[in-house]
Amino acid sequence: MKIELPDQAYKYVTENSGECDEETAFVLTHQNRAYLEDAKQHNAHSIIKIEDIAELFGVNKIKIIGITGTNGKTTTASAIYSFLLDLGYKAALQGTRGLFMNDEVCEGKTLTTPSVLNTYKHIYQAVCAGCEYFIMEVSSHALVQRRIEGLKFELKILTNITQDHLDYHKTIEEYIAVKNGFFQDESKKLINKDEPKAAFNFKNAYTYGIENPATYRLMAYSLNEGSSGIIQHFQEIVPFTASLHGFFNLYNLMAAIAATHLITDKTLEEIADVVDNFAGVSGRMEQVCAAPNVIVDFAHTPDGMQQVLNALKEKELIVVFGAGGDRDRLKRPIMGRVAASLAKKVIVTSDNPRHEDPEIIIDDILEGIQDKTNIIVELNRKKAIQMALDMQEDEEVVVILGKGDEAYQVIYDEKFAFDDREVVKELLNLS
Ligand SMILES: CC(=O)N[C@H]1[C@@H](OP(=O)(O)OP(=O)(O)OC[C@H]2O[C@@H](n3ccc(=O)[nH]c3=O)[C@H](O)[C@@H]2O)O[C@H](CO)[C@@H](O)[C@@H]1O[C@H](C)C(=O)N[C@@H](C)C(=O)N[C@H](CCC(=O)O)C(=O)O
Ligand SMILES: Nc1ncnc2c1ncn2[C@@H]1O[C@H](COP(=O)(O)OP(=O)(O)OP(=O)(O)O)[C@@H](O)[C@H]1O
Ligand SMILES: N[C@H](CCC[C@H](N)C(=O)O)C(=O)O
Ligand SMILES: [Mg+2]
Repeated sequence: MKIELPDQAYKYVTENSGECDEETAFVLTHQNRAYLEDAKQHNAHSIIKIEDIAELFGVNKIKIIGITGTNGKTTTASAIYSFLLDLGYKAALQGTRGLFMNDEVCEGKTLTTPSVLNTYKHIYQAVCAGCEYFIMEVSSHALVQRRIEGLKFELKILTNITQDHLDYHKTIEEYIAVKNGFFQDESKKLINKDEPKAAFNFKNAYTYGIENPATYRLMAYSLNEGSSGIIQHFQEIVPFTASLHGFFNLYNLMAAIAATHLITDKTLEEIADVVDNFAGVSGRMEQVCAAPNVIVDFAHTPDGMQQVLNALKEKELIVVFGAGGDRDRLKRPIMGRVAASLAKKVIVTSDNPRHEDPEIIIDDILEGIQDKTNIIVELNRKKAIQMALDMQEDEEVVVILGKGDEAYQVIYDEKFAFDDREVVKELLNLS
């Protein structure tokens, strides 16, 4: 992707050597350094380092907030974005669900953290749109591949560190080190004090938590009809309410409230006043239908599933889920065990098999389930959802996990239209 930069000796910049020519400079990054010679072969106008053009993208004119962690990044980032807009600021949000600016969708889904030049382009767009804040999710892949090189963060946030992406990071120790690597400098940081695997530079460090003493501590909470809590920050003690469900979302809300307090001059009371306006994130604990009760959620890791199913444990659950192909294989049996231990009935199905045999993926999941009495296997995801709805009895809840607001099913390299929520509405003849 070429980007036109005005008033420079070159006309365009690119991070792809194949696009270089006499008027296009090659932006040398950690990721493309192996293609330097190829850029010269393509008569690149010049070779420039990403940090040498950072100010041309206005990266120093906007406060960049980076959020990493296994789960909760999109929810926490979206909450901060919502609070800032409601408090009268202009803000941009980049992450799994795409690029958003001042309440408008600017780009659809790409990567949770795009390539470095794509992020710089988005930051430039945000600066041009008058945004004071650029909130971005930082994935573990992005940390390893340094897709954030040259960026200075106003605030770095850690949600949690559990298991995911071991297909890429190989060991949990490596994955933990990658996540903690983001917090070793002296940048202002906000850390989940209840995350035992967190290890960070104490300089400019702030914490949030429920079980442990923290800079921002949840003194009390209730999970009836949404969630409510009382947050303490030194002498300040402030109540808030929210429409999000689940104990885990209290962490996301605490992180978002604390972050907003750290990056603005607003009081906790002013921030608490806008918390209830945040309606949550599409595809995260989204109730598609109340009667029969059908919930769609994006949980696709053992901890995510544990948190969501625990949040619904007062009900009898019929859980429909699978696991992504070309992703962490080791999490699959653990996901199976979590579902079997917390659900009354489980239907294991396909979820973006990509280049893997969906039956192999399901076998990996079943390996974690000892008692298979209440387990059904149905490869076809639509049929699996149909079966769940057909067997659902009055007080039971159908919980469909893993895809959230994804509107596709990835088979090999093809994306076929498939949205759990639309399938439920079609099968229930809802509008
Ligand atoms: C496994 C993985 O992360 N792959 C990412 C990686 O691809 P790669 O290492 O093959 O990169 P590459 O194609 O060799 O290109 C590397 C660099 O060399 C340059 N290049 C390449 C070829 C060439 O001839 N000349 C040249 O200059 C490219 O422009 C690029 O800058 O670097 C690419 C450029 O940044 C990414 O687009 C690509 O993401 C792929 C598409 C992907 O699916 N990644 C997923 C796994 C991912 O990143 N997911 C995370 C987390 C998801 C989550 O849990 O939320 C995400 O951030 O979305
Ligand atoms: N704080 C949390 N702790 C554990 N699980 C969570 C938390 N927040 C959300 N979840 C679960 O994880 C799922 C994904 O949440 P979210 O999209 O906010 O995470 P994410 O970190 O952005 O994920 P991804 O890395 O896939 O983009 C949710 O649907 C929910 O099931
Ligand atoms: N953004 C995450 C979520 C994947 C969700 C699941 N539906 C799958 O495709 O594995 C990833 O790329 O690992
Ligand atoms: Mg995300």
